[in-house]
Amino acid sequence: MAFSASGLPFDDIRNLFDEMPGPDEHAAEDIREREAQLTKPAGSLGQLESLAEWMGTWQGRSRPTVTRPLIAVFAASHGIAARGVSAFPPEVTHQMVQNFASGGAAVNQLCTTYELGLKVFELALDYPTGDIVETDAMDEKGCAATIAYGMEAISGGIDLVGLGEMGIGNTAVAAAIFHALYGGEAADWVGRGTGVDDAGLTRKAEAVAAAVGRIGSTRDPLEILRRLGGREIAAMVGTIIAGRMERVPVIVDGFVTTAAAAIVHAMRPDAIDHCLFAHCSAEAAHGAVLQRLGRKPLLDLGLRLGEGTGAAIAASIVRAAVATHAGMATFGDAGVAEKGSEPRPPTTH
Ligand SMILES: O=C(O)c1ccc[n+]([C@@H]2O[C@H](COP(=O)([O-])O)[C@@H](O)[C@H]2O)c1
Ligand SMILES: Cc1cc2nc[nH]c2cc1C
Repeated sequence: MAFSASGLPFDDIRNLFDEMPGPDEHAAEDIREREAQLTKPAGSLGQLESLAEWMGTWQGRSRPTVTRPLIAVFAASHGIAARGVSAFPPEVTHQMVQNFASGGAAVNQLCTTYELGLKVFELALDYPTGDIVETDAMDEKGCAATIAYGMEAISGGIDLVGLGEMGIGNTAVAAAIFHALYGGEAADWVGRGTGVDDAGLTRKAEAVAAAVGRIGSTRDPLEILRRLGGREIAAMVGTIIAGRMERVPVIVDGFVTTAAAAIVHAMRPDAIDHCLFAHCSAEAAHGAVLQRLGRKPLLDLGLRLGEGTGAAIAASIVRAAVATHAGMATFGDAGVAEKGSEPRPPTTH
């Protein structure tokens, strides 16, 4: 499938939800069958076993692969950052993109360590989205074009994609999305992001409350996305949708990437079944959001960096799961006695 960045109207994006492939139950069955024959006590590889099955189910392969894994990092600028809702100034987004290019960020080290591809997608960094307290982040054409751009991350034969993002102010935007989707109070969804102090946290909750108040009773998830932003979240919505269409499993990183998954989930809950949640971020509300999505994260390492760092670590575990499943000998091949076999009589010379 080729996706044009020239811009799909929202209706075309909605239509994709009717065409999404489902789980490949035959592949899942083959994987469970082989798993039972591998040289280990049944169930002893724990979650590695369920990860191998999940990969095969969504890749549609009895022998899942992780040969071309990619961490896709989306970077965007946010008008709301000018309100002092972050501990860092907005120009850090640009500077960190340069740092990604020169190999100096945390995600670079993880991708090198685990031999993962890394691609950074810049989303009009010089043109921040409007301040969502005052105005919509995007118009429909721009939002749809950004979703289409994110779909491009699924190309070139990659077989696993991890989502990452960079954007000063985007934990406020993600909190606004969760507040709009799930209600409650703004304070339920905001956290300290890059480390705002108490005054910054109060400003952030007020800004999120005002932005969500501005969009009123908007309930359509794509409209919530369009009105609250940001571009990196829209692009990641595109990657999640394209991953599903193209049978490329997706690893969601932390709080901000989960906002993209939450939009897709709100459109159709099972449309994120091909997504793995890498970790529970230390950003305060992430655990509550994961509960809303009914998903248990793989890891809980106290990470709150973004950039796809948690997704990269989770990708290494998925790769371990696929490698054990693919490479291990069966009891029959290796001549290892199975559980409950009669002991062999001692050999006499
Ligand atoms: O996704 C997360 O779990 C996460 C939690 C805290 C911070 N971040 C990163 O920090 C930036 C946003 O923080 P802030 O305080 O500027 O809103 C952005 O670049 C994110 O990648 C990301
Ligand atoms: C330095 C820095 C690195 C980041 N990486 C992702 N978000 C970030 C935010 C800051 C501030």
